[in-house]
Amino acid sequence: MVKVTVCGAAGGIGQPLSLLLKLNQQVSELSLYDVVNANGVAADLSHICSPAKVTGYQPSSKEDKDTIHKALVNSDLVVIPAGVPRKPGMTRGDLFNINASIIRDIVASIGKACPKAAILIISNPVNSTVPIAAEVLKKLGVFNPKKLFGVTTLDSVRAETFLGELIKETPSSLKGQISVIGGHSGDTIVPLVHATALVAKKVSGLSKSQYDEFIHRVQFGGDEVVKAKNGAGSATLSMAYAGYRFAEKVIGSLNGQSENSEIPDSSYIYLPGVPNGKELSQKHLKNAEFFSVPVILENGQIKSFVNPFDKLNVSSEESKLVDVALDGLQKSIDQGTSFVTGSKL
Ligand SMILES: NC(=O)C1=CN([C@@H]2O[C@H](COP(=O)(O)OP(=O)(O)OC[C@H]3O[C@@H](n4cnc5c(N)ncnc54)[C@H](O)[C@@H]3O)[C@@H](O)[C@H]2O)C=CC1
Ligand SMILES: O=C([O-])CC(=O)C(=O)O
Repeated sequence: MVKVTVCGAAGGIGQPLSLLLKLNQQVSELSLYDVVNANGVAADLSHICSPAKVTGYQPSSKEDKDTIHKALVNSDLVVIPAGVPRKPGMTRGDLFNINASIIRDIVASIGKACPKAAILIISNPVNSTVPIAAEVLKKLGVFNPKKLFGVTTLDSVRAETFLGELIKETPSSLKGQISVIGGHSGDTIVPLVHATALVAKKVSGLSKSQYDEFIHRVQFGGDEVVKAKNGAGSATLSMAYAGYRFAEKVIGSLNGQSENSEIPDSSYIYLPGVPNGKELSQKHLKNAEFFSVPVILENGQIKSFVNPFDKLNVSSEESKLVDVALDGLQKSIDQGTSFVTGSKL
């Protein structure tokens, strides 16, 4: 019996993600919150013959905080794709001005209505919205770092797809064989492809320009979609798949299922709050507090993570990418954290 709430459920990501969640047999209650059209999406999905009871929640005004509270109460998992997407010419950082306060307010409601829920943040810029969420929960005195996840799965999905095309392997065979760490924006995204001997050997057969092009495509894959949609938004369907892929793991872990991949999907997490995270951060990450690493889940929270520097054969080239990523990440983390200081919750 798992209750899942989607905040931003009527959007480009929210709708297909809610559909996938509705199909999950382990979800007993699906609560759909959005400032527009939540009732319509809920009515539509509620006709699907799967167990989840679907309810829509739409606030009556900007001041209405009761509706989101009702949507959230008793949630085990809250997934947040609320906020604005990019248009051509924008960076994810350009979304900060609008999305920062949306995330702050939604997470404050979660902290009050269902402080024990696992929280998956999709809204960009993830590198800053997750620090915002952490800071809000700290301020409310309910922060559990093991239950706060920045969703970076789309980077892994892209890495599997693009590498599969290059080395002529089915992308699905690369799931759990490669890893993407760092953040979720441009050169903060660091694909690691030397973890298993089999894939490392195939990658060694690529030319330098093929390898560089692969790294660039994973780092800037989001731009390809923004450009192709030409003003109509960013990745929604691939993101719904990716968000669901991670949410399904959290739901499974709440029902006692354990991880079976050698290298599980990564998530952008608060390292000092998880076992051995502080040591990883001090030793390899210039004390960065937030970083995406492969996470192992248990009962809806982080049990442990795979230390890339111990287990994933990080090459010297990949180490350089980590250094570049850390510089960019720190600015985004600071921007997120300082946004909440002085904010009224
Ligand atoms: N983490 C990742 O890998 C990815 C993240 N994204 C991000 O996801 C976010 C959503 O993207 P789309 O679904 O394409 O946008 P969209 O504009 O289609 O949908 C966003 C939804 O959020 C709702 N919303 C706005 N303010 C809200 C609030 N205060 N409370 C509840 N709902 C609210 C809107 O009404 C809308 O239905 C964007 O910030 C985008 O950049 C997009 C792709 C990948
Ligand atoms: O590019 C964007 O703005 C949306 C996103 O995060 C992605 O597709 O990876």
